[in-house]
Amino acid sequence: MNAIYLIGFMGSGKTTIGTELAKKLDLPFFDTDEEIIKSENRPISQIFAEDGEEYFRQAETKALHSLPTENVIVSTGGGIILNEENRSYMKKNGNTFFLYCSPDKLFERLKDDTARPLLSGDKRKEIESRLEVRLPLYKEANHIIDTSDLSIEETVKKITDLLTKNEKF
Ligand SMILES: Nc1ncnc2c1ncn2[C@@H]1O[C@H](COP(=O)(O)OP(=O)(O)OP(=O)(O)O)[C@@H](O)[C@H]1O
Ligand SMILES: O=C(O)C1=C[C@@H](O)[C@@H](O)[C@H](O)C1
Ligand SMILES: [Mg+2]
Repeated sequence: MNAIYLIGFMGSGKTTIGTELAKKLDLPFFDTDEEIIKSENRPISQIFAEDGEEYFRQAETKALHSLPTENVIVSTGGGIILNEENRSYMKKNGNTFFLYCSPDKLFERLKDDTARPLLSGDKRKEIESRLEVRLPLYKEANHIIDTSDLSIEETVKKITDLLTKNEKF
């Protein structure tokens, strides 16, 4: 099976859902953010503070390209789709699932979070404005799932249902 890539905004549940999906399908799980943290040996907030976003984006592209493209679940960082090369790489090598989540729900989930450097100002505004810019890019995915009112288990089930119907599976 081609890789399954989970894409979506910060807090949409890519890491949470990817972990559960991998358990359910008994497949290895990778997360591009975790790959970067491991190879840089420092947290994402520190990478942004010390080397800036552009450096992080390069590390992110490298991490994506270093992962297996068969029989894996890959959760990505929220901004991975900003790079056109990353979008076409995921399309070519796998099946992309966009986990949509409404700005209100995102805010609810992220209001106390301090690990995401791009949300360090007015969180609600940051979520709304960045989501608006990114939506068309996320929507290039093979599948779009509105997770706003779904539990973690329900989202995992939606993905497995779509996979069984999908010819790439
Ligand atoms: N129904 C739900 N689906 C997914 N996550 C949920 C749900 N309800 C609450 N959460 C919580 O929302 C948070 C989602 O965060 P998660 O780290 O999985 O997002 P992410 O998409 O990986 O973000 P990032 O792009 O920053 O890596 C978790 O703390 C999770 O427990
Ligand atoms: O949406 C984004 O741009 C980001 C999302 C996170 O997963 C991390 O990759 C980082 O905090 C940047
Ligand atoms: Mg994540």
